[in-house]
Amino acid sequence: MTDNIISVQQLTKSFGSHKALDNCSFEIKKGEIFGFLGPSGAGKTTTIKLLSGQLHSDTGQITILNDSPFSQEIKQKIGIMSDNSGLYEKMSVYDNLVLFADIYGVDHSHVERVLREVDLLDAKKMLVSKLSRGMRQRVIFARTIIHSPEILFLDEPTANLDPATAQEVRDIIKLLNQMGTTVFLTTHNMEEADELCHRIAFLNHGHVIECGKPEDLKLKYSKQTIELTTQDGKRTIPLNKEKLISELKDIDELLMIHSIEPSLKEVFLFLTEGE
Ligand SMILES: Nc1ncnc2c1ncn2[C@@H]1O[C@H](COP(=O)(O)OP(=O)(O)OP(=O)(O)O)[C@@H](O)[C@H]1O
Repeated sequence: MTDNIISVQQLTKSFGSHKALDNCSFEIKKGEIFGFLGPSGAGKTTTIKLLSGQLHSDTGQITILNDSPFSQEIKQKIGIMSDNSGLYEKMSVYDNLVLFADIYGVDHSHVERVLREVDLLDAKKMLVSKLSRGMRQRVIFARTIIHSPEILFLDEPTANLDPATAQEVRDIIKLLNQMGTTVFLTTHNMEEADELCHRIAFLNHGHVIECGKPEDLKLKYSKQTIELTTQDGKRTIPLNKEKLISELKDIDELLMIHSIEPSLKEVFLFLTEGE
């Protein structure tokens, strides 16, 4: 018995002669926020389309909620948020969501529930065309979760948002995850991935080049150095007990000491260097 909610084995997908995904494998556990990171064109959106049954792979295997991505039941169990289109501008927030509730065949009482979850209850009568960018993004979220999906696919949900709105979106993602939703998140923003994700996979040229918890990856690729700040300035030494003790003997007044760990961005750049 496995607690994997998604399992992807040796997935390959080509468009003409271009291999968008090349022997791509990874697994996602129930309750995780799983970050799928990589440069433009790495194959992130293609992966979401394959996992959500919008596209067929050439080879490889996908199991999602113990089922195939193409099963009819799966459509009710997943939510996909890919861009900000698809809202009816001349309808109210509430009526937009009623429409999507009807599409999924869920009771209209769910509209109030999702509006509360994304903190839009007070704006339910507003026309979508009058909403701020942040509010609009929250309506899109509400639409994506109207049928209480078990898995959410979020394709760059904070792209092109101002920092405050992006933080609002991240807070909603955290809330939904705390309520039990598994999240598959693509982003170019490594700091966002570090803040949100339990595990991340780095995708490059269509395959996963590294996967793990952000803190484990940073530790794994750390240069194992520490920085000492004294009144004379900073000095960097190897992370080694004997070296530290001998260095400290030399120092009159120590102001600060900390280990230097790379950011996720630095880990990614290191891994893709020369490729
Ligand atoms: N329908 C398609 N027809 C032809 N080529 C495609 C198609 N969809 C994707 N591709 C190509 O496959 C590669 C992967 O695209 P994909 O959109 O999955 O990348 P991505 O990692 O999501 O990029 P971005 O971060 O820019 O959204 C790209 O080279 C893209 O041009």
